[in-house]
Amino acid sequence: MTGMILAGGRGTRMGRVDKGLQPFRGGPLAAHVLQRLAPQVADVAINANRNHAAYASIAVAANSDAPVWQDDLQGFEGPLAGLQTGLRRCETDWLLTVPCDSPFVPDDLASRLAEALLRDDADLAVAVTMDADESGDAYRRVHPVFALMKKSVLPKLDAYMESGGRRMDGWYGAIKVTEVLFQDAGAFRNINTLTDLKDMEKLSEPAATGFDRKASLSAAEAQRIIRDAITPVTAVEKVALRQALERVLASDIISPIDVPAHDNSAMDGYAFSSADLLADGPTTLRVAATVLAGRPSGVHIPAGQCARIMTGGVMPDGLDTVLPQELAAAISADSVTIAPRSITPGANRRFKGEDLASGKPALHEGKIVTPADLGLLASLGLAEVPVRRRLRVAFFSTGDELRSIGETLEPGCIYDSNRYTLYGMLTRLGCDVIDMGAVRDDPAALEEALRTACTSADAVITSGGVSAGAADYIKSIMAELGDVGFWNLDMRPGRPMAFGRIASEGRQSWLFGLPGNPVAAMVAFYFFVRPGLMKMMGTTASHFTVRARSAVALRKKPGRTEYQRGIIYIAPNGEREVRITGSQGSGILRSMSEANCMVILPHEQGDVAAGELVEVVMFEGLI
Ligand SMILES: Nc1nc2c(c(=O)[nH]1)N[C@H]1C(S)=C(S)[C@@H](COP(=O)(O)OP(=O)(O)OC[C@H]3O[C@@H](n4cnc5c(N)ncnc54)[C@H](O)[C@@H]3O)O[C@H]1N2
Ligand code: MOO
Ligand SMILES: [Mg+2]
Repeated sequence: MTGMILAGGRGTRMGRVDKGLQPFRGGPLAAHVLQRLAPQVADVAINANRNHAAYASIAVAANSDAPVWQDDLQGFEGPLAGLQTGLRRCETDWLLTVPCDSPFVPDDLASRLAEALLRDDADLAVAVTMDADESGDAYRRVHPVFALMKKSVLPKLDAYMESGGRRMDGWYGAIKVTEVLFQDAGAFRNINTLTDLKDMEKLSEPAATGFDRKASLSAAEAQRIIRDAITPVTAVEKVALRQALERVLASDIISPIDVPAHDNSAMDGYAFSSADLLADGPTTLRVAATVLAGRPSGVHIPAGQCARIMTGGVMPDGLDTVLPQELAAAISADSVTIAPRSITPGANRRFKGEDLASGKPALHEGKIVTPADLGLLASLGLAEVPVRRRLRVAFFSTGDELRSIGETLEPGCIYDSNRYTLYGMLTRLGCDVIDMGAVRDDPAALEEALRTACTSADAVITSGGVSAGAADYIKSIMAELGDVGFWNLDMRPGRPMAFGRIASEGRQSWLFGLPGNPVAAMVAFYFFVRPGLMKMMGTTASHFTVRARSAVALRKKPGRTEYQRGIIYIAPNGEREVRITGSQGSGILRSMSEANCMVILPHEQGDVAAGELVEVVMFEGLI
């Protein structure tokens, strides 16, 4: 068979660059495809409509004599035009196509498609994978650019194209097609945009991602890798206003109206024109009308007169100032007297649209909806709000020593607490949780749990089994299911951690492997998992940090970030002070429960003297 790389596209979604020539991990994209394709076929060809010299040199660099074929049809008519050209020129009975933007072409693509073509006596064999749609449901995804076909289908293709058809699979009705299911959907990933390209660059190469095995990383580096790797879920749902509380806005909310809708009074009192105030004596104005809130104000107030007005009442035209009634020098049945300099011109007038102007964003995408936001949205009269869908997060604990509540505690065993802290932390974050229980230290059970979690959740969180001494099979199972790095972080507590992507049955999921020690698991959650999940939710993690004096001296080694449990309070001198909650052992959950904050001692920091200022993250807002 001949393998042909489809590189003749216009690269519209990449800003019209020549996709196949884009640099990716040290070489052009098409070179990666060539490298994977060449060993699988007898001949290779490249279908390109520009930069022929560059494509020819890719072939030369790969020691290949692949020719570069230009579409017979002029004008970038799409991949089908490339296919037509390939079928006309190839000298073998079979032609296999692969796109130039899928650098992870499976090694067994040709052999598996060929096997199916023969077995089913088909004209064309096409790759399919199981993918997840926006709502996470699995569907069968056909990849028509990864297809093996007989040269004899050319007349059928010509006929379809002559009738104006240009869809890659639009002519499948005219031939016998067989589908071949590939397990690894990731291998068919294609790169459509320059952002995709950057993401792929980071994600799939352990060295470039830092999902590096046994890598020693600073806390800041690990946070950056997680932040850069994760992208927000795209699915959006409209929910009733009250249901939007704590959810993430999926788009800017543009105000459909002015709030307030009219200039109005901020006080109960008298509205008048400041031009009527006398400079050097009291001003007496006749009350020409009364304006109550909630009524349109059509009244005209003649010069030298005023309106009795209530808070929220619409300002009559031409009036610019409101005197609160308690500031009047004198009030009679039909007039008010204003003492000189008792009011500033323009005072107590609220302007139309001063709260929210029609056509302007009232709230921005990515904001987590607060009670104030609910009120604000209500003031706009909005009954529904677009929010990102909730994340589904599955978690389980690992360890033979773990028992669940209700089970007897045999000697050497402990009750599983991590699933409860995780439940609490994830629920507070607004995730839908899937508690998968405690899993034994058994390879088959672990693999099963990871696969199940992966197919049902956006993210999987495990605890235990990631340390140096841990049974290595946990790591190898995680690594087998995807692209996972095992980190040794320069921090305390929470030194060992795993992060990466796993895939099963065409579904992908982010994996966070937390250390088993209960405090380490919580700290790793707050400072690594939470920012990652929040990015996935479509928002940005923040926490409330203050500076406080350390009540006591703290021992601290430079070269690692320490998160110490603390209690912050106001000292008798009125200043904020923080003390550490005794032993900082990472198994002592009690001290986490007593704490109301964490003292963060940064990477470079050495010992802290009593009275020195330290950075404190408040639990309020974080947990
Ligand atoms: N030789 C070394 N030993 C250890 C190192 C090291 O660098 N060299 N690191 C220590 C640190 S730090 C941590 S943290 C732990 C992390 O270990 P694992 O993630 O492999 O976790 P396990 O060994 O399974 O468990 C550690 C500890 O936590 C208890 N645990 C585990 N799961 C739960 C749970 N769901 N609820 C309550 N308690 C749990 C478990 O019984 C262990 O006592 O490794 C250190 N060792
Ligand atoms: O992760 Mo370990 O302390 O650093 O408990
Ligand atoms: Mg264990």
